Amino acid sequence: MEQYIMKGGNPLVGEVTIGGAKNAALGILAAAIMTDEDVLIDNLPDVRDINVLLEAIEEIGATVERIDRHTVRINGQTIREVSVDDEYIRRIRASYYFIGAMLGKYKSAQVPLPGGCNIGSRPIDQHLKGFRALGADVKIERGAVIAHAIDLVASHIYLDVVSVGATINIMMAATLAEGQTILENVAKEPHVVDVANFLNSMGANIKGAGTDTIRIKGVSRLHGTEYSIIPDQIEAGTFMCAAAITRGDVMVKNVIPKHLEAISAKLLEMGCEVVEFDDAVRVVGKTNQKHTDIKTLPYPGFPTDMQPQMAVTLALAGGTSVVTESIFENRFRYVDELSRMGANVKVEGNVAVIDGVTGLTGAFVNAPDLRAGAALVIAGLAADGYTVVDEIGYIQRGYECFEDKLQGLGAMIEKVDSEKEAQKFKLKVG
Ligand SMILES: CC(=O)N[C@H]1[C@@H](OP(=O)(O)OP(=O)(O)OC[C@H]2O[C@@H](n3ccc(=O)[nH]c3=O)[C@H](O)[C@@H]2O)O[C@H](CO)[C@@H](O)[C@@H]1O
Ligand SMILES: C=C(OP(=O)(O)O)C(=O)O
Repeated sequence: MEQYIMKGGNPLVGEVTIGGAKNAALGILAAAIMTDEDVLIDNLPDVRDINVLLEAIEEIGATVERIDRHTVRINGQTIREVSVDDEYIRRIRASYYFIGAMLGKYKSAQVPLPGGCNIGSRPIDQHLKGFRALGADVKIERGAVIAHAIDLVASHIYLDVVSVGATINIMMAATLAEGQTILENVAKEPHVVDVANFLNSMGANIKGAGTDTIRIKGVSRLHGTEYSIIPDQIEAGTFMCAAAITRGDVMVKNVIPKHLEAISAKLLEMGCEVVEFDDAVRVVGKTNQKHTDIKTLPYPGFPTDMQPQMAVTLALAGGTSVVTESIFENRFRYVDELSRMGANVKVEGNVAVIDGVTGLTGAFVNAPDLRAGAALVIAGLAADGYTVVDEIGYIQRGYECFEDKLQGLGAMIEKVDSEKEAQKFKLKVG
């Protein structure tokens, strides 16, 4: 079983280049099957969830040609099945995008109920409500969503909760519906806008992505395109927090600073130096960082996917910080692990109260999910002594070459898969 072992205490210094956004790429890959023409997608992150989705696309009969590590050409003309299912696809969240994509193109889809990180109950009722409003017959049988329509017809849909997945999914199906769909109370995340831009580059007619209301005029077909995915807001934010918690100085390159404003604002409140450039953000940590409060909210609010990384950063800031998780009910599972490292955090319901400590100590901890795992790694890099983070498969779902990028900033971290390799690491770093 692979683990990360690290020796903390080194401030991270240098430059790191951020890859393409996982959560945009997942929607874009699924949408790529909606045309029979070639689609070339660039700036794809080479992470597990993306590779699972690509394999599923191949499984249903589409051609998937890897041009290089970050570029793929997809052609959906040869698709022979409107049903996806295997043990891997069941574990990821973005499998749900096949419903919108297949329903739009083939008016039929059979997809297992999605997995994803265990961070709460994660229903998909809003997705299903949207598909039904577009005229589809949708049922859940034997753990799968089965959707059929004779024709998809435009509708006026109001989402009861702001949902990234439902917004993207309904938008995809409505792209090939007859008439103008109006989607209200939608998510405004950068990845929602990126998927809309991608669909528009294929000939869709989507307006308003990035605002509360999206208008989609249905078109009869989509054509091929070439598209480059936006940088990953959450990978960038994770490195920004890594710079802050280790009191380092990191230039986080290939980012869209606007997407990072909520994170930058919190680091500034803590007393860090944050300098924005056209496509980079420099974060300089300070010894006397101070507490601040965080409440996760849909974009442009503070992203829930950054909550654990910011919370561990606050664990080493002076004073008491209050972190309120308002999107998912089970996103504090890293707190017990962090406590093993000497953090002082109390969780009550959806609120964590963090009393900053002056130092953390290395420990053996388990990554409970993707972002919590990344958060424990950056905590380990700031802790005194050795930390082992187990269950790093979660982290590999969303971070490409995490250990290499951290090593590039001077971190003493290695991926190991045996006690012997861990010992070797300890001998090497002393
Ligand atoms: C693959 C992907 O892009 N995952 C992201 C996506 O997940 P995901 O698409 O699952 O998250 P949503 O935005 O849909 O969820 C937001 C909230 O709405 C609720 N809800 C959602 C749908 C629904 O039909 N009914 C319902 O009640 C959820 O339980 C949650 O409380 O957005 C989340 C919120 O930014 C991120 O944390 C995830 O990283
Ligand atoms: C929660 C996440 O992913 P997923 O929705 O795929 O579980 C995430 O990217 O932080």
